[in-house]
Amino acid sequence: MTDTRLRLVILGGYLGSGKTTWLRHQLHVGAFGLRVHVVVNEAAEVPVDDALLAGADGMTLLSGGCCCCAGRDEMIDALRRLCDLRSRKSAVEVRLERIVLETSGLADPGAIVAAIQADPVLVNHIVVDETIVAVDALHALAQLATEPLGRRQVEAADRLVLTKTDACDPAALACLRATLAVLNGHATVSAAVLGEDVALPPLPEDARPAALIALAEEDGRGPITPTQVAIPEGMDWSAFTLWLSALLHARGNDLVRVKGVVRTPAGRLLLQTVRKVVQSPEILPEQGDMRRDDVIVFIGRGYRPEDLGRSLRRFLGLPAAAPSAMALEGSP
Ligand SMILES: Nc1nc2c(ncn2[C@@H]2O[C@H](COP(=O)(O)OP(=O)(O)OP(=O)(O)O)[C@@H](O)[C@H]2O)c(=O)[nH]1
Repeated sequence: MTDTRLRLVILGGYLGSGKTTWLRHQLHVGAFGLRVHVVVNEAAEVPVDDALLAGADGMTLLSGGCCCCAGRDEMIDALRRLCDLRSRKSAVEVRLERIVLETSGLADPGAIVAAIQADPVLVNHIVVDETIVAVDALHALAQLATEPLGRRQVEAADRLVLTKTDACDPAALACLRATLAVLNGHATVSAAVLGEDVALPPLPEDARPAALIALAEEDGRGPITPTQVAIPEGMDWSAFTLWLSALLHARGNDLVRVKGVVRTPAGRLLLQTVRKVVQSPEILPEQGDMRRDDVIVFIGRGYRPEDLGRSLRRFLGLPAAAPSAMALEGSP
């Protein structure tokens, strides 16, 4: 008998690894079919990814908690609702065929699969088709060396999509591929540039994996958490850019990810960085939920959340008014 359960694809990968960019393109070219619903989970309460993911049949946003831990119940509820909607449709109606769940960059996809399989309702209605993990060719070797989560994400994958290969040195790419083969020899490996599939060259025979030492789950550095900073009204943009560059220069290794949609004289600007790499500006259309504009989310560790907003205001010569930065509740 054919399995009529709803298919679920889990798309994971470390903070800023290129999940949304990849998914955006794959939806555009119809890689997941037409009747696909996207569920986006972001660690921060001020999400950005939903503004980018047009092209799906529908979208559910789960923000403010990672769905492998703090946001697990919310994810289960959302998936149950989608199953319920689907089962109420008759066989002749257009029924949802697939869900793609883009996890937050702090999620362990393995824990999500386990949660779905342990749910007495979902297990009868959903089958996990594939776990795809985006691997940032520029930063993955450094992440795998120090972050247990990065390793768990790779280990959980059925398919590894190497992103940013356009910006990566060939020798480092070969070393990364050899390292991934050690961590997860079962996953298929492909590459994509800005979401579009590209061919990988044959792996050089002399490619050697990086030596990965065993990592303790708790190494005293504390958890990676999101902090939101409200942009002061009428802010001087050149001063802000200067402040951000200085911050990334000094703390780019602690500050894993920065993103937000900000209003500038040129329009709504998508601002994002991954470690010290700043994306060239992208102007977003004047549509969608714009209530979250002008709040930037900083995701990292090793600083006090309140210091970010304070430092920005001081740099801009503004009084240290009401607290403009706070640690987000429910963050993993
Ligand atoms: N050069 C280059 N940059 C890329 C590529 N894919 C993604 N990026 C950039 O990497 C940054 C992060 O990409 P996203 O797609 O937002 O990453 P993400 O994994 O969804 O991020 P989080 O949801 O915050 O974890 C953006 O600035 C992208 O433009 C690529 O193939 N090449």
